[in-house]
Amino acid sequence: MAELTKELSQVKGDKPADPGKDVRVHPNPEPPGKRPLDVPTGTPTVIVDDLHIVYRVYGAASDSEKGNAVNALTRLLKRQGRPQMKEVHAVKGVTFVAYHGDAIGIVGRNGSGKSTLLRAIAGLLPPHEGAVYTDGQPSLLGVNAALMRELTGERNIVLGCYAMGMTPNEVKEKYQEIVDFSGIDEFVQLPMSTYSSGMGARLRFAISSAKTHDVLLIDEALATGDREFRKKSEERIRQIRESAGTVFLVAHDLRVIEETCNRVIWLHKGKIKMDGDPKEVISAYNKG
Ligand SMILES: Nc1ncnc2c1ncn2[C@@H]1O[C@H](COP(=O)(O)OP(=O)(O)OP(=O)(O)O)[C@@H](O)[C@H]1O
Repeated sequence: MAELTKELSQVKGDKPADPGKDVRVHPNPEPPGKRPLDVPTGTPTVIVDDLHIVYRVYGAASDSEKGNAVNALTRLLKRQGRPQMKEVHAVKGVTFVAYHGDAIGIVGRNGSGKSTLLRAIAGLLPPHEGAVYTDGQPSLLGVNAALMRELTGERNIVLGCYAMGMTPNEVKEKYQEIVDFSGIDEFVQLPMSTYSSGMGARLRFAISSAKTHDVLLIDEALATGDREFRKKSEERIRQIRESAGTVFLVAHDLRVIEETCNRVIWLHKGKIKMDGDPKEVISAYNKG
């Protein structure tokens, strides 16, 4: 594992991975050709090693410290500062390895740390402890292609593609495909502020998935589309996997996860409760 982690780029971390640590590895893939899509190719793309993410909320006061005149005066007399910082330990020692060709669904109740984990893999949140190593650039859907409400769909497509590193020729080639995939039709000429939330989400997905990603992180984007769009998105995710990318998908709709993913991680209160076959994990999650 130590050699493996050395080869991959470390996204962020206070301390390097402990080579002696027992890192959970997804079961060894079968030989290629047996189950081409359900089996990853065996090369790790993301290693999450004993990851802890802590949010610091400044000025967060407990009920007894809440801002009223009496409390403010008491603090003044006791020469105390503002109410103290509060820490939210959102991800607590998560460890796993993702491979080329993996589509990993992340399930868990509200507040279990799913979005936080995706943001940490994308390198947007620094680990408090532990580390994330990635092979290639992870792209978090909707952030890397941050769209601007006051600009038309057309301008957003062009800017979003440039933001993902496409050349002007690639943008020209992809433009119509993105419009068609998103299904926003003539709305492409209007500012995004006139779009429904579903239309906005579809356009974001169409832009972000127009490029081949090494690691694509999708947070709930498919939930807003209708049935037809969901089918198209699932097909697009299959293509990304076929081109040996890795997809992470957070969705509350467990059907989407079961139909799209070859592996599911169940997060509970910031920790991995289960990691494995989608049917088994979802069945346990539904019971638990
Ligand atoms: N910016 C933030 N500042 C402070 N605490 C946060 C912040 N974002 C999330 N949290 C807290 O971190 C924990 C995990 O939140 P997170 O959004 O990752 O959960 P989730 O599983 O994605 O939830 P949901 O299913 O509701 O989207 C929660 O306790 C949440 O309140």
